[in-house]
Amino acid sequence: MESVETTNTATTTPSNSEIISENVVEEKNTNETSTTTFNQDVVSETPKTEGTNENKERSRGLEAKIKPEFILPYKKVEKVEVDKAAKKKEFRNQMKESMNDKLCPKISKGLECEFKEGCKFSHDVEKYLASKPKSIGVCQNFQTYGECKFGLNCFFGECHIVDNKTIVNKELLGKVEPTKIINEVSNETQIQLKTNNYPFPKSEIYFKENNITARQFKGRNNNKQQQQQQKNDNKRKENEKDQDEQLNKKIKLDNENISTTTESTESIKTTETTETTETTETIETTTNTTTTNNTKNIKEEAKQSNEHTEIDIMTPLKANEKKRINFENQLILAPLTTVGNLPFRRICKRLGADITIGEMALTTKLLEGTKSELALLKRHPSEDKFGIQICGSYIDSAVRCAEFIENEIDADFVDINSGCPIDLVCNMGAGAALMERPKKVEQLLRGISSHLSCPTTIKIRIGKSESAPTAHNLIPSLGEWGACAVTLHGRSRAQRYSRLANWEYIKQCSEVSKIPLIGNGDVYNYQDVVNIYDTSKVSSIMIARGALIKPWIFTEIKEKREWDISASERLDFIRDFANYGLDHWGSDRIGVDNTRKFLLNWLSFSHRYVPVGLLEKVHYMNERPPAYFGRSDLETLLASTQVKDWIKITEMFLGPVTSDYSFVPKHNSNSYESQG
Ligand SMILES: Cc1cc2nc3c(=O)[nH]c(=O)nc-3n(C[C@H](O)[C@H](O)[C@H](O)COP(=O)(O)O)c2cc1C
Repeated sequence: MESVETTNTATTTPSNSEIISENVVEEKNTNETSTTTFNQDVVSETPKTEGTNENKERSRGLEAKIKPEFILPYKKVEKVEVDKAAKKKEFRNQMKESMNDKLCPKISKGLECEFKEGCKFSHDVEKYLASKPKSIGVCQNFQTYGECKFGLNCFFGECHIVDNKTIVNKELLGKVEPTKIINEVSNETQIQLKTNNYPFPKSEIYFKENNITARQFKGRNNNKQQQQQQKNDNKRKENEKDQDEQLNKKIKLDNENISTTTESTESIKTTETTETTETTETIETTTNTTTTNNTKNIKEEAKQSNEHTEIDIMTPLKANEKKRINFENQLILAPLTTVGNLPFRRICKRLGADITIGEMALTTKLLEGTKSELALLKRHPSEDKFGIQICGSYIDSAVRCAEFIENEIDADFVDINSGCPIDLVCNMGAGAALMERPKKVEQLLRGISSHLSCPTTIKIRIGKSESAPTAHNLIPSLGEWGACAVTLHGRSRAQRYSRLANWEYIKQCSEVSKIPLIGNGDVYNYQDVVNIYDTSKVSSIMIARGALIKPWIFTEIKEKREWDISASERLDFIRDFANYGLDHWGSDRIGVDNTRKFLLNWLSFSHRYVPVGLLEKVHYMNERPPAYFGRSDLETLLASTQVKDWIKITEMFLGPVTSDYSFVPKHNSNSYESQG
């Protein structure tokens, strides 16, 4: 059971319905606004902090200082119990029903369906169109490209559904090239993974060379699949040959460039990782080589260590073969399960995020070819510096996964999750649990990085407990093991968001790190960032909740200003998200439902934004506002903590929900506690 916050008093957002019906929102100053209530139970919780001056200073202001004229009288918040299991069952039933209701994709495009009566979807066009809700608005795909691939199934199909048929605009057709999403894994490859027929020749060699006992997959071959596999193998070999040639050319070119650059760059490239600020500046981020000496040392160490018996010989990493990425002075959007989806990342990119990272993907699920997991690797073309995050603890899966990524995925770096605190992940020995097993971290880093031509990074926490952080012991070795940057989230595995991230400790760790250290935790203002760079060797900043609450945080930091953004500008971002969502998940029923669900999850964070113009002083992440109203109905609506108001916002762009529609946020952001 999970509790969701609601109030028993009806909100009086007088103009919401008008806003929805007219789809036009004007900002006006009014006092007749809806009531925004905040969870007072949580507000009264007293965060404990690390004892630094800075943290003490911050923790004093637990309540955001809002100008008195905007503050509302206290309202009691009631908690409504939500039965999660019942909700899941309901969802499954809805999915089943929607399958029967859905028009066959082939028929919806006016094509023949080879399954005929045996098709699991409906073929009755008239019946389907009669029961279909009224079109929500203009179809972006049809308007832009002259056709909509969802045909009659499009919920925005008014302009392209004529006489029960979907039409194309021949004048537009073929004129605009549709945006190509990167990292769409082909059906063939998915089948190969699912049937255990995806070949991992490099991993097998690695396992043999390093005495790793890998679990062997039993291929579920049939003849057709074997032939297909053979074809793919040949294709891959050809590609590899091409790539090798290209790589050789690139290395040659790189080497030529190296010889013309400064001495320090040269020495770094031939030795190991980034050592000094001076050199990191020159070379951006270098990758790691394990020198022969190192290999020897590790072999000796490995013999002595009980935990490390699996690795006897290390495959040398090839530094010159690695792509590079600059981790100096970068604003990085954190990996965010569920909410850090592709449409949200597009918004952040537009607003100034330098680097984006996909949602955490489990190595085992990727190798099983799970569609939803593979979808987490997708990258929008606007994501020019993009990393994917993987999570797992088994060396064989990790190495195979790295080989798969190297073959199929276009990423600028691969991040290993060693910070996820949730039990499901830690009980498998992955996520934050890895921090207690440095040898395992070494094994994973070496195994993964030696299979990738892009850099490997790792995201860690300060340790298991706040009182005895251990990250500083691990950090100096990470470069040697194959990491080219480390992100440190300044909280322990056990720590919740009510306590502040320990930036004093992050700063200390940045002093001992030989690779760029990316600081993470509670960053919410440009002032935070100025202070971090002024007082530490932290090389870049990663932002999670700050971006969810106000994605324009990246603009604020870059322009060193507070942006008193208007409610209508904020609504524009929400509209953009809805459009990006429809583009990504589709404009049919499933696409609209998904877009709505993910938008609601984002709104469950973004409502926490307190407009700058309402504040008496700078607002920090851990400060919760008292109940307040905005400078317009829309501003008040955007600050509402009530799910029904968030649903209203989605209805402006995605049409009305059914009367029984309900939503439970994936992450409980209301209580200022969330996954991480
Ligand atoms: C909703 C949510 C989802 C998250 N998902 C991930 C994840 O998939 N991988 C990860 O390494 N961290 C994840 N985190 C942790 C964040 O990346 C980040 O380390 C943490 O929130 C601290 O940063 P912040 O104070 O800026 O929020 C998540 C955090 C939140 C709030």
